[in-house]
Amino acid sequence: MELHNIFSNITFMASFLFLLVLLKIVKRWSCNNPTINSPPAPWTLPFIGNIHQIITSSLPHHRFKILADKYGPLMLLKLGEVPHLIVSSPTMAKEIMKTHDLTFCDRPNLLLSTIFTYNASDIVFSTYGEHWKQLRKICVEQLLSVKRVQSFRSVREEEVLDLVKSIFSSEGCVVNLTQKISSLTYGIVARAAFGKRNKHQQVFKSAIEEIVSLLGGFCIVDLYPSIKILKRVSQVKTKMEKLHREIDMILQDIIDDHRNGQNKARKDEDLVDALIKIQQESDYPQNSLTDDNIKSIIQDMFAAGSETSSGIVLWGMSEIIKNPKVMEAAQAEVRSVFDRKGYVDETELDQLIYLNSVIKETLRLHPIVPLLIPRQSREKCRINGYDIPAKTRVAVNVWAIGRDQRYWVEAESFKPERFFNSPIDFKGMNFEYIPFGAGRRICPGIAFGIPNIELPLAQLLYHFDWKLPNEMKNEDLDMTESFGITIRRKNDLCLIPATRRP
Ligand code: HEM
Repeated sequence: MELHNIFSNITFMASFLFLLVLLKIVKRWSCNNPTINSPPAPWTLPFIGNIHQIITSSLPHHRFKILADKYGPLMLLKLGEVPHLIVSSPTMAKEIMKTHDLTFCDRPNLLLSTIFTYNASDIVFSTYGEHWKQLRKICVEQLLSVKRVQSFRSVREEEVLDLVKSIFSSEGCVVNLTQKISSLTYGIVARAAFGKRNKHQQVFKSAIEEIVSLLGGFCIVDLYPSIKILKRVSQVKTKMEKLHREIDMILQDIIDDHRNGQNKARKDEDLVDALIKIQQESDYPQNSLTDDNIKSIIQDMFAAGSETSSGIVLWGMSEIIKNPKVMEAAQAEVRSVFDRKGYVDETELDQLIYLNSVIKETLRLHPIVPLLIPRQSREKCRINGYDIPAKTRVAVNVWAIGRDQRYWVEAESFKPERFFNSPIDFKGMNFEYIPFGAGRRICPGIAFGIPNIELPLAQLLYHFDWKLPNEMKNEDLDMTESFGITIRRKNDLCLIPATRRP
C-alpha cells in the first residue's frame, strides 16, 4: 500500500514536471515567433523584468530618458508582469496620441486610483467608454468652459490680491513662496468648486496632496496583478482607503450643504451647484449622475487642477530668479502694461507677450506631469513595424521630448524668446511640445489653469523685486525635482521681496 502511494506520487511529480517543461517550450516558441516583432528593450531578469533598471536614485522620467537614448524612442519595458511602452520622441508620441489615439485612450485599472476615484468612475482614471464620454462632455461644456472660467475672475483676483497683501506685510523677510502659492491655487479651486472656503479646508487639502503623492509611484500590486495576496496585505492600500473615507465625508457634507441652500456666499453658480443641477435635470435615469460621480469629479478638479498650476508658478519664479535678464524683461513688460492703472487685473493679461512666453518655456523644461497620466492599449496594434500587445501600459516622456536637442536649440537653456512668433502651442497639435497631453485624453483644464498661472506671476513681478536669502547667487538656486505623478520642487522656494509698486 505504502509502495503504491510512493509510486503514484512519483508518477504525479513526473507528469507535473513534464507539463512545466512543455509549457516553457510553448512559451519560448511563442516568444521566438518570427511574426511578433517587439520594440527594443533592455535585458530582463526573471520575475522582476526591468524593475532593477528603473529603481535607481534618479527619477523615473530621467531614467527612462537614459534608457531611451540607448534603446530608442519606442521601448518596451517589463515591470513585474506588466508590459510598459515608453514613448520618447514627437513622432512616436504622434503615433500613440493621434494615429492610434483610439487604441491608446484607455487608462489602466490601478489599485490606488480605483480606491480614490470611486472605482475609477471619475474623468481622469475612467476607462474609455460611454461613462467617460458623458463626464468629459460635462467637464468641457459646463465645468471648464471659457464662460465658466470667466465667471471665476473675481475669485482669482481676490485670492491673488490677498497673496500680495500677505507678501507686503513680510517686506524684507524670507517668504516661503511654495506654501503661499500652493494655498493660493488651492483657495481658487476651492472657491470655484464650493463657492466659499470650507471648514474642513486644511484636512481636505492635506489629504488631496497625500493622494497625489501616493499616485506617483509604481505600486507593487499593480506590477503583479496575478498575485492577489499582495492586494490584501498592501499597507499603501489601507492608507489610501483611510484618506478616501475622510475626503468622502467632507465632500458629502459639502454636497448636502449645497442641496439645503446653505451656500449662498456667491451669486454665481459654483461647480457643485452646476453638478447638482445636471443631476436633477437629467431626463434619463440611467445617465443621471450619482453623488459618487459628483464627488469623483470634484476630486479630479482638485487633484488635477491645483497642484499643477501652483507647480508651474513656482518653476516659473525659479527660472526667473535664476535668469536675471528674464526677470528684468518680464518686470519691464508687466509694469509698462499696468502702470497706467496702478494695479494688475485680468483685463490686460493678453498684452503680456513676454510673460506668456516665460510660461510656455517653463512648461517645456518643467512639464508638470512628466510622463502624462498612464494610458493603456485597448487592443493589440502595430507601431513603426513593432507589435504592441493589448493591455500594454503607456508612458509618454514629455519631459525628455521637451529637452531633445534634435527639436530644440540649446534645449537645456531657459529662453522664452524661442516662442516669439512661433506657431508652436500646447494645444496638442505640436508633438514636440505636449505638456497638456494630446488626443482624446488631452487636459480639459487648460483654460481654467492658465489664468491661475498668469495672474499670480504678473502680480509677483509687478509689485515686488525678488532676491535669494543668505546672499545666495541666483545661479546657485537649487532646481532638484521631487518624485511623484507631478514634478514639484524638492525644496521649498524661499525668497526675499522688496516692494516696488505698492
Ligand atoms: C495648468 C496646468 C495643468 C497641466 C500642465 C495639466 C496637465 C495635464 C495632463 C498632462 C493630463 C493628461 C493628458 C493625457 O493623458 O494625455 C491632464 C489631464 C487632465 N487634467 Fe490637466 N493639467 C493642468 C491643469 C488642469 C486643471 C486646472 C484642471 C481642472 C480644474 C485639469 C483637469 C484635468 C482632467 C480632468 C484630466 C483628465 C482628462 C481625461 O482623462 O480625459 N487640469 N492634465
